[in-house]
Amino acid sequence: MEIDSVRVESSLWIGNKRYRAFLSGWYFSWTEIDKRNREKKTSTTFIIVLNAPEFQNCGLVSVPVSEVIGVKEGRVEIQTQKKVEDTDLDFTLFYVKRNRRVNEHGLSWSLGRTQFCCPSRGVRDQWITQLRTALKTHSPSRPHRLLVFINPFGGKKRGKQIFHSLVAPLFELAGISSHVVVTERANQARDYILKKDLTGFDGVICVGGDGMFSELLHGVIGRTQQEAGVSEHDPTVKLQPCDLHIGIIPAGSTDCVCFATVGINDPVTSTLHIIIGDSQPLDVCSVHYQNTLVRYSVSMVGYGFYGDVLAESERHRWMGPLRYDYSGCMVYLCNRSYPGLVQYLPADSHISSPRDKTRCLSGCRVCSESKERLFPHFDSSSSLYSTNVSQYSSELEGEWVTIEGRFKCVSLTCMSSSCPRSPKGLSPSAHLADGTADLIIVRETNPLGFLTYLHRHTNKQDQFDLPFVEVHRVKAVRFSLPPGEKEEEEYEEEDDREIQTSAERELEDPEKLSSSNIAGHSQQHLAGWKEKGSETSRLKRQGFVCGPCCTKPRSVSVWNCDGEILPHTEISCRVHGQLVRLFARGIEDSKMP
Ligand SMILES: CCCCCCCCCCCCC/C=C/[C@@H](O)[C@H](CO)NC(=O)CCCCCCCCCCCCCCC
Ligand SMILES: Nc1ncnc2c1ncn2[C@@H]1O[C@H](COP(=O)(O)OP(=O)(O)OP(=O)(O)O)[C@@H](O)[C@H]1O
Ligand SMILES: [Ca+2]
Repeated sequence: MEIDSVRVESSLWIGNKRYRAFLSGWYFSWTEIDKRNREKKTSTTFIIVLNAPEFQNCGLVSVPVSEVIGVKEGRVEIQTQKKVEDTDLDFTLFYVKRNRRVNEHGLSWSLGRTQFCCPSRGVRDQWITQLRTALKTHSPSRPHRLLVFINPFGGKKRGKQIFHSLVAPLFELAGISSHVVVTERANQARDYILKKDLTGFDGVICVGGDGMFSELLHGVIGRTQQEAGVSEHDPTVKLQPCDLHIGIIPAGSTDCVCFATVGINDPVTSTLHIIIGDSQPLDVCSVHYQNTLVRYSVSMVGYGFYGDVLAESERHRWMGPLRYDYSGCMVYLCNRSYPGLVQYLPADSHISSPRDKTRCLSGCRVCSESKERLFPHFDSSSSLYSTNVSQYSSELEGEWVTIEGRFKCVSLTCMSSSCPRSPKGLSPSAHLADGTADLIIVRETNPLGFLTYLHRHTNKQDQFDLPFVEVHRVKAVRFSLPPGEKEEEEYEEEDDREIQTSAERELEDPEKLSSSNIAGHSQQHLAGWKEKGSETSRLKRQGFVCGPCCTKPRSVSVWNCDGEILPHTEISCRVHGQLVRLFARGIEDSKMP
């Protein structure tokens, strides 16, 4: 029987109402047909009709097969999955249910459930078989086995509870098996992905915040390049796109990557996207220091204000997610600005612009058209990226533009970087997968001007429509200090022990040193930090620093790379279009019913 060319149809009961249900191609639908005969369960037949006419009844419910989570025999409860009543006539359908939109941004999903009663056991068994077959045929990219990393200390420390109470029961219902690793140290998830046998896994999942996501990102990209024999250090090389999908169950402080790719931070919504095998490509920015890879970023690489906020917030980790707001206020009050030289390679302005007032939504045209431009040799029949092409990227051709001055902040973001603090994000019209990033330059201004800029992240006003702000869509960026402020002359604050933590953590673990490029840099830099301490004290005594919260010399800030402080100031960044893929589909259009 060809499921694509046939239609499966029968009468079914939901409660005491009779419905006609039909499975036709991509949809399973049911519609009430016999309102007068509600109380009378007449015997019905199970028929398969070729090209049967559409029912005209109102009240049609249609579930795309791709959004069916599972079909179970009997009457089954949602959470406990307990069979309440196991009759020979019943089956329960679980599917994605879109909840009523509470704001214009995200749309939360929950598990929908309908219990059907069939006229006979034979009909029930045929429905279950047909629905399960349709599921296999129409949803071939669903994961079967997942590797899950839980950070027990992320965000409000609820990672384990969120996984076991909300995620695991849904995976079980959908027939997904998972291997769970509760992390015991930072970078454990990254190292696991880099080194262990991943055969049989269809994806890696993190239960945590942006820091945990970043570990998976580094693991997946690093592993893919190792296997493809590509050097991650060379900023001009074309990196190999990663096949292993990444899923995020939000349980951190900011969860910006989840918010910007799903539209809401909700563990159940994210779990359902994972189960149905949604796939969202994502641009990744590689950050280099003197031709060596420092880190990857998908969200924000920020100097000045955002770097200072992160450095300050590390001293107040005990405050939990609130530390960013507290540190934000403190750093704002310091009113610092920094000199620098920013160079960028503009993206093609005919394709899109950061000020075109569009939004990258699910099925975004700009992102899908970018795929052909980014991968002209992609073979869609085999889903393979041809290896028979130049190792070097033609994306880096073009004229560089230079901007010099004093800046409140310089931010580069591959995506909107929307988060609950700023629902439209750092760059509301940025695209998730167009191969470009937005460079936002906020020049030195008065405190009120900067507050206006920050405040516009939280309302509908255009944060780029200010005389001291400029935004450019770019493919690559370089940052350097003015002569006299060069990297060697950088002075870090003596209280920057917290900033060193990730570097030091790595140095304490010799196993990681061999596996981590980041650690290699950290070792060099840490030596530098130690020498610089006494010089910093001198600067403080001379009054180069401005107060209790701000013990850093004013001339140099730090880079915040997706929530991690970078150990270098003079960096170069390059965007790699659609390098990784997430179990997500972008933000669903708010105009959808
Ligand atoms: C008047 C209200 C102003 C509200 C301004 C809100 C601006 C919010 C912009 C959010 C940008 C998020 C970018 C995403 C970065 C993530 O990859 C990264 C990893 O999780 N998060 C952080 O680095 C964590 C960075 C967190 C930065 C939070 C900044 C909070 C600033 C608060 C300033 C208050 C000034 C009040 C003056 C009286
Ligand atoms: N068991 C562990 N012990 C200590 N640190 C860990 C552990 N597991 C993961 N980490 C590290 O904790 C950092 C923060 O974790 P996560 O992102 O999950 O939470 P968070 O509260 O949102 O933090 P952030 O706001 O820094 O992103 C990550 O960078 C990760 O490397
Ligand atoms: Ca982008």
